[in-house]
Amino acid sequence: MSSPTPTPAGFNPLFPVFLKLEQFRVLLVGGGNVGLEKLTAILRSSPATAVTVVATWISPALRTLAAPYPRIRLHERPFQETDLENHDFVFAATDDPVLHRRIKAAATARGLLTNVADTPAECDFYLSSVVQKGDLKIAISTNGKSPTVAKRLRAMLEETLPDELDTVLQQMTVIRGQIRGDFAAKVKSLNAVTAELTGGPAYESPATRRWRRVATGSLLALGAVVAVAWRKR
Ligand SMILES: C[C@@]1(CC(=O)O)c2cc3[nH]c(cc4nc(cc5[nH]c(cc(n2)[C@H]1CCC(=O)O)[C@@](C)(CC(=O)O)[C@@H]5CCC(=O)O)C(CC(=O)O)=C4CCC(=O)O)c(CCC(=O)O)c3CC(=O)O
Ligand SMILES: NC(=O)C1=CN([C@@H]2O[C@H](COP(=O)(O)OP(=O)(O)OC[C@H]3O[C@@H](n4cnc5c(N)ncnc54)[C@H](O)[C@@H]3O)[C@@H](O)[C@H]2O)C=CC1
Repeated sequence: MSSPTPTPAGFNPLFPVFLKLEQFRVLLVGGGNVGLEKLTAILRSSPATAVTVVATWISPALRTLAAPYPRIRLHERPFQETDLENHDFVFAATDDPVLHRRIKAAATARGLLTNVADTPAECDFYLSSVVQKGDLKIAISTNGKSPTVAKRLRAMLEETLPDELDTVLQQMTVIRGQIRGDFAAKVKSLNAVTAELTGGPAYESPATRRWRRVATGSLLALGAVVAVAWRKR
């Protein structure tokens, strides 16, 4: 018998990857608010993805979002298990938890990966908060602990990371193609060229200072005040 893998508390075991989603076929079940959020997230990162949307009702907002994308197909009707055929990923985003369990079971049986809105335990993968600056993309996961903190971190990084980072990436691609020598020599040169980017060992940005201050006290204090006020309502 194999012993369980030790995972200390506060450890996030999710494996981060950057998928070429447009090479897969995505099924989205549900065309309301949550369906719209999922489709928005998919298109923001991977606009060429083929997505089939199946829902008994498809909101005008989702129709408007989908309109410019030729690879999105909309079907206004109830979900049926055969919808899973010829798809690789499925997002269950309806208001029916019983249907979600059915979708998850049928999808797993067929080898599809599933994201079930509002039910982390039923998800094979989670969405992340995504920072984009040209070719640079940073995905943030809190292991489902606080999507709101992920959202705040995204905003912080979007604000503090300079737009010039993309120029740096483009220039590094050129430099990378020009440097000669063996692998170790190349790594050494590229590390030397980029050393200044980290700001040096003692550098702490104003944003880091702000997060440190909040994390060491005021967040818990504020949370307690909010919780008490909420209970009194
Ligand atoms: C597990 C996960 C599975 C998944 O959805 O893939 C999940 C689950 C749940 N979300 C819930 C609520 C909210 N989700 C958001 C926002 C986002 N949620 C996203 C991802 C994830 N959400 C995955 C984990 C990500 C991680 O590891 O952190 C983001 C990052 C990506 C995206 O959705 O595109 C996107 C921010 C994008 C951005 O702006 O950067 C907000 C904030 C807001 O909308 O303003 C709220 C309300 C406030 C709050 O609760 O924090 C609830 C409770 C629902 C209820 O109460 O009924 C559950 C279920 C539960 O926790 O049980
Ligand atoms: N709207 C939000 O921001 C949030 C929603 N939730 C929860 O998430 C769930 C979904 O919420 P919304 O998207 O707002 O609901 P919604 O009512 O806007 O959309 C539900 C969608 O599911 C579809 N649907 C229902 N049964 C179906 C079936 N048999 N086959 C195919 N499609 C079917 C409907 O046609 C509709 O498109 C709900 O359980 C809600 O409580 C939780 C937190 C926030």
